Amino acid sequence: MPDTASESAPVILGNEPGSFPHGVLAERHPAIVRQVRDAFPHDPARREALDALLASCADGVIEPLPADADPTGRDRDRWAAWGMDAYAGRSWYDVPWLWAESHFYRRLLDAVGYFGPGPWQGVDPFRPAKLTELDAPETDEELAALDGLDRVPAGERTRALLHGSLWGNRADLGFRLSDRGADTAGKVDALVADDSDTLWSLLPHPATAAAGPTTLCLVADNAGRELVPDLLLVSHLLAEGRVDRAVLHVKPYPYYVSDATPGDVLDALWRLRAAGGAAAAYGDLLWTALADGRVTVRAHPFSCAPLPYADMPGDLREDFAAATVTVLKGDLNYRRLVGDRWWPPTTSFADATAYFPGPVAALRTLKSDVITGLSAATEAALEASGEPRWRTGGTHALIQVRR
Ligand SMILES: O=P(O)(O)OC[C@@]1(O)O[C@H](CO)[C@@H](O)[C@@H]1O
Repeated sequence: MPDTASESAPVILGNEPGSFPHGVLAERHPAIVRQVRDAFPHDPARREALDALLASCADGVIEPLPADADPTGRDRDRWAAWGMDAYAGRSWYDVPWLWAESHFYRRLLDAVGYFGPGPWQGVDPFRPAKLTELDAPETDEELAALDGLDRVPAGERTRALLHGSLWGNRADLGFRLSDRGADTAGKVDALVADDSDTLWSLLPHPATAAAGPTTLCLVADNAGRELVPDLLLVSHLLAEGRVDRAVLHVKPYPYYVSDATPGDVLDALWRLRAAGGAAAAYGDLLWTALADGRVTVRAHPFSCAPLPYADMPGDLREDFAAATVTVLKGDLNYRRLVGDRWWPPTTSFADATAYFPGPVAALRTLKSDVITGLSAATEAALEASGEPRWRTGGTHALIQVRR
């Protein structure tokens, strides 16, 4: 566990009416259940289970995972190790918010029969929404824009692709469920923290590189319009020779509505290759790199754990330790990286991530209250900006790096 600062800041709970976390539990979760119920012709048993989850969201307590929670029982054991016994019987609102949210998605998968056996086994309840987004005209526009990118100087191209991946994090379907204006709300281009120079010093262009082979671990977040620019960035870094190998971490099962799974990686890759033009060239490069082993995809069970990365198991720690740099995408990964706590915003990012086994970077749009690593001047300017939702509205973004 990180020592010093992390122990002192209070863990975020969802029990304060009117707060952002409370709204997620009280409003976003029921909306997600209803969306899933409307999207599939589930049988009566599944519908009953979804209705029970809906009722539980409103006023229920956390129940232990059922005996048939997964065919092997391994996931049940994992949840026991992740705190199930301590939290069963307590209100969703009184346990750590991160834990409650994460467990909600596990219960939802149970309700729809995801872990089977039965006809719904392995059916992603969020797939209709993910595919709609991947097929949206906006995705076409974003991919077509790549055709002009070849003509801009190399440095600008690299920056554009980094920022494409960063701002792609606004494409979060769960977020949009409770914030209908999220797509159109004006983004504030000036980042609240920008350590991108440090990132590039870790991944220098080969022309200036003194060191040996580089491995990038990219811990992905959302599928669709976030994963597509993530893949473009990885492809570009491979093409430029800044990265020799990449490990893409995704979720082993559907999570937080639009989080990317291995199947979503394939959907995004096919989408790129089918787009033609420059997009297809990026896709082809990645395809080859996956086929020859320079890029690998991992779906570690801890990626869906309700815990901070400080509690990661040894094999995941080894993966990150072997990387030249690990880039974590998105808001949830940020919460898990620094700890889902009420940090003073000027808490050092380096201190909060000191436990992480190697250089680490966060690319995140701000969609929850957690924040570290701001200068006092930036914090003061944000507080004075008249925008009360700068922490949660997805309008602001950061690039933070700890070498
Ligand atoms: O990780 P992501 O996709 O950037 O964001 C996940 C998110 O939408 O979910 C949580 C609330 O449910 C918040 O942390 C955040 O707003």
